[in-house]
Amino acid sequence: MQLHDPALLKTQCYINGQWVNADNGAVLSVINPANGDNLADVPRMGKAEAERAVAAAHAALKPWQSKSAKERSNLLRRWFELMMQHQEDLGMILTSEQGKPLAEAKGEIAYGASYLEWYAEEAKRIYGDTIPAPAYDKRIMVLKQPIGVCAAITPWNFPNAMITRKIAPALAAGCTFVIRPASQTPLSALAIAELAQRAGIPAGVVNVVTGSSSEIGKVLTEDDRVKKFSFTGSTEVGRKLIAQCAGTVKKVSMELGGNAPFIVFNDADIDAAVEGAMISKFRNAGQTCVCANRLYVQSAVYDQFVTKLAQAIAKLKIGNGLEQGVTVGPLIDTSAVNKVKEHITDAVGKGAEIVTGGTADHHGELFFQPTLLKNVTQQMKVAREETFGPLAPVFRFETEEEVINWANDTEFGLASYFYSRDIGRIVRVSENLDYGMVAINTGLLSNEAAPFGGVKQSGLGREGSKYGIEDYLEIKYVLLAGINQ
Ligand SMILES: NC(=O)C1=CN([C@@H]2O[C@H](COP(=O)(O)OP(=O)(O)OC[C@H]3O[C@@H](n4cnc5c(N)ncnc54)[C@H](OP(=O)(O)O)[C@@H]3O)[C@@H](O)[C@H]2O)C=CC1
Ligand SMILES: O=C(O)CCCC(=O)O
Repeated sequence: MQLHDPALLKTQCYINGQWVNADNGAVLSVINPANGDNLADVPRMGKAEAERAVAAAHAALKPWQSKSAKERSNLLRRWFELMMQHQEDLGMILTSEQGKPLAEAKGEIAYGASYLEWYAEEAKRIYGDTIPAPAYDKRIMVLKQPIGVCAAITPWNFPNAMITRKIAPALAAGCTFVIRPASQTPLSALAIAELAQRAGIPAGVVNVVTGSSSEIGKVLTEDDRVKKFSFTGSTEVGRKLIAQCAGTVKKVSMELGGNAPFIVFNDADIDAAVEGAMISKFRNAGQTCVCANRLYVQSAVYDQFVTKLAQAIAKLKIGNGLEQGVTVGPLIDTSAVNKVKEHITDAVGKGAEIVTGGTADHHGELFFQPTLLKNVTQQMKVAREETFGPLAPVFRFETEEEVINWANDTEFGLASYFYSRDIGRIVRVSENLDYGMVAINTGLLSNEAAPFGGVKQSGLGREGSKYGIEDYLEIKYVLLAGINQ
């Protein structure tokens, strides 16, 4: 990997300000999904190292909390600046281990860094309250205090931004952190830690431990010194981790699976809807939890939408994300490819038609052609399960009531999208969609200023925005009596 600053490619973990190997020297290989190359080996740590990371975060807590909000803010700001300064290299590392096109990877670095910038600012705005007391000689004060040591397990699909989105509000609030990144994408996490060190964030405040998900996960969810646990990943694993956190009654944040409806009404601007569908569906080769999973298009514009979407898909360029002009990279692994295949086979078996794509791509075993299916129905697997791949299934609907029922007929409730120019419908549909996020006339809703999160089995809590920091704060009620003596 050709980096301007080769020292960003770290192959050791970061605990208590030290770069360290696994106690037993074990490693796990990081593979480039585009070509199978072994990029690096990183430590395969377990229980003992995870406990040491928690101990380091615990020891660093008081001194970190004792810094002024402005000092913490300045350190976060410095970290943000370093991330932007090294955007090119961080993008290169990200594309190499994850597969997304370099332009998208650099976009993720800027997106990830934006959380550091945002919470550098919010650190100074953690306001308490005073409340009129029911008795004349009493005063009620409300303090917001850091919750304590926090820990997170993050996924491979956004190896940078899913870390900064959690760690930035935590550090701003005065908490310390242990991160356990996905096994497929640890290099981005370690590079983030390198920049934290360069920014001057004190030892123990940020710790990164790579290795066994079950062993490290058990420590992070069960150790009583960890007061808050945050996870982004599948609903299935999220459920297990919530249960593990129950033993110590930890506060949890969960960003879990989605099954986003993308609805196009007859009155929509169809070209805009196609453009939005392309971004929402094919960003990161369809591997985001907010990707359009079900495209519902009203009868009168159905054929026009399908034709235009097929034309837009034909312009996508598949390949290694480091190659110029590539817009769709490989999927993360074979099980991701198999899931796409399974959804296509199921749909076609039940009457759907392939308009374009539908098969593996010649670039390699993890590449799959962007695929468009029409005549898709609620009886097919794609209606229920998150595909997490480059498959756009287009359903036909007749009425607003019908499409809202279908859109809400899922245990998930993360992102939803719709296109309409009718103001009454825009208000009605926004209010009736059972989702944590609703995007109208756009296919991209993520940014640091907005509260990202889901309802139903898509998760708990919000990340980003002024709301995101609340998850890392405790409210303390202070009652002062005897004022008049
Ligand atoms: N909400 C989202 O953003 C994401 C949703 N998904 C959904 O999940 C599906 C499967 O993807 P997958 O990567 O397997 O997602 P997982 O939920 O399995 O992985 C997410 C993270 O959890 C870790 N993990 C897995 N099992 C455990 C465990 N028992 N204890 C502690 N940590 C654990 C993983 O580690 P390791 O890397 O070592 O496996 C990874 O760091 C996708 O197809 C997609 O539908 C996936 C990723 C992100
Ligand atoms: O897919 C995810 O894990 C959520 C991140 C996507 C985003 O922030 O837009």
